[in-house]
Amino acid sequence: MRSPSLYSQDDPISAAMKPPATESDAERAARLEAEAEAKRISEQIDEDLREERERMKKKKGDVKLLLLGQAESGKSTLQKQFQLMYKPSSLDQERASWTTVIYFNVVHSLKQILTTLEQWDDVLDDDIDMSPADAPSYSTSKARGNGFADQPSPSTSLMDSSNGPKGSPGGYSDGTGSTSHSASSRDAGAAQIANLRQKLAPLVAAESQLADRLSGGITVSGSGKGGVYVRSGWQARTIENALGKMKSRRPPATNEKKPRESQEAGIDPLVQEVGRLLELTEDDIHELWSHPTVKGMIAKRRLKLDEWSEFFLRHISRVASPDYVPTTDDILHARIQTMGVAEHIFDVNIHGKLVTWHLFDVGGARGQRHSWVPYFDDANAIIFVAPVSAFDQYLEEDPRVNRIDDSLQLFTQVCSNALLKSVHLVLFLNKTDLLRSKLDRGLKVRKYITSFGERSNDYETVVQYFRAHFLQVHRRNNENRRVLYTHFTSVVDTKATQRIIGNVRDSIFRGYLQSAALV
Ligand SMILES: Nc1nc2c(ncn2[C@@H]2O[C@H](COP(=O)(O)OP(=O)(O)OP(=O)(O)O)[C@@H](O)[C@H]2O)c(=O)[nH]1
Ligand SMILES: [Mg+2]
Repeated sequence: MRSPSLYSQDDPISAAMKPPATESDAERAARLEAEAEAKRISEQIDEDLREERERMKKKKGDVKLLLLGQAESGKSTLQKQFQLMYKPSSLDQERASWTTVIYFNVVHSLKQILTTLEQWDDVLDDDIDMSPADAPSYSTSKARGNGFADQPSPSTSLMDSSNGPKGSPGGYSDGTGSTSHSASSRDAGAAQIANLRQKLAPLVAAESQLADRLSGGITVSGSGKGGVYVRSGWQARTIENALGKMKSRRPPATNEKKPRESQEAGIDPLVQEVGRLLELTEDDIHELWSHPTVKGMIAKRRLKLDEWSEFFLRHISRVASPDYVPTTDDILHARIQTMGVAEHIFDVNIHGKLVTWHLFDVGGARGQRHSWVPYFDDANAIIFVAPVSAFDQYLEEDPRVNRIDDSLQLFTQVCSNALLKSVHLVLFLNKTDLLRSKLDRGLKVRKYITSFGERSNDYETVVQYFRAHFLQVHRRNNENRRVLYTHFTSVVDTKATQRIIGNVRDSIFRGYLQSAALV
């Protein structure tokens, strides 16, 4: 008797998939073997998924660690450092999907530069006496997004959120120097920029498609500077999406230019195309990035590029090379906004004992913060990340609020939250590298935070001043007399951050042992 087949006689789909009537015995045996193998693989996948779901459930003895802080503070970057330390192979698996993010970061920055230049008619004219009515205003998010954000009046006291913009917008110079151009050199400069704009147009046009690819088409209102929000698991989805597009792609004609070698590796055709455009326009990007008008716009703070924009534009020859694969350092600098809460699981070896850590990386923008609270329940520890370099920056979500003020307000809410009162609390005063370079460039803290007063504008004084404010918030909201562990960090620095993570792990573990002893 023939062994039963998977194909039912009645079901129309099964009927359509029925083997041909002419099937030989050998063919049938091969088919049944393939079916059995497919079934075995499918069951194995189900089993893996069940195990993963089981692992995701926090068990007694697991550590639940939350990364909290405002948008752009460095939470996801810190999460990548945990991943590098405790699950490095998973970062390797995701490496390809970071190419999409980095290309998006580059293309988005180019668009930001070109749009800002356009708003100033492609010239850096120092002689124009701008009246406020003519000047672009920081007060709309559009203007900020286009790089016009000049600083609102300084925050008179930290944590006073009523310190909105009062100063006259535009025309601000922080004394970094400006050059007066003759009319002819000005026109020549504008003509060069117009030419570059034309050459870069196809690349810039790919921005929205790249954004769609990453977000899966979901737009989040208030995305501000035009960044992209992604949900947990976006890496795998980006790759799946890419593979889907690959399958539906026609085979290249024989006389077609051979695409980048990555094609064979199953890379998204869109990413391939952007890669090709980057390769073709590398010199133009160089020229734009080093153009005196662009440099002048940056010096005058008419153009405010984010740190990641500058990082990738500085490394453009590498990023635009045909065989580009993101390095770990590139992945640490890449920027993508977290939507909701993403859980990551690591097995952490603590002095010979393997403990499962559940790390929750949250979206820090104001519109995302409501999703944090369900995760407060049974949390063991929090790392609160506050970017101290942000003293001259204002919230994307509300340009009246200085970002240090926002961090302090958020920290107050965390310290005073009843659900978190026994949680082990760690504070990362982050982006110290950027703070150092801003101070070295001559940015004055008191211009943005008047309560800083006449203190010396050196790095040590500034970081201690900010630290004192966070400590004060903690002291005032510390019913349980818990300890606050503070670290000055630059979480893009792998060596230093991994040392600090080791330190944090040990201090969490001590608390964990103490609480376990009490149970
Ligand atoms: N130079 C420097 N860049 C940093 C540092 N920390 C983070 N960054 C960069 O800042 C950007 C924002 O960091 P993220 O980790 O994405 O910020 P986030 O807190 O997760 O932001 P949301 O997901 O929007 O809440 C990224 O481009 C990082 O590379 C730092 O210490 N120094
Ligand atoms: Mg994030």
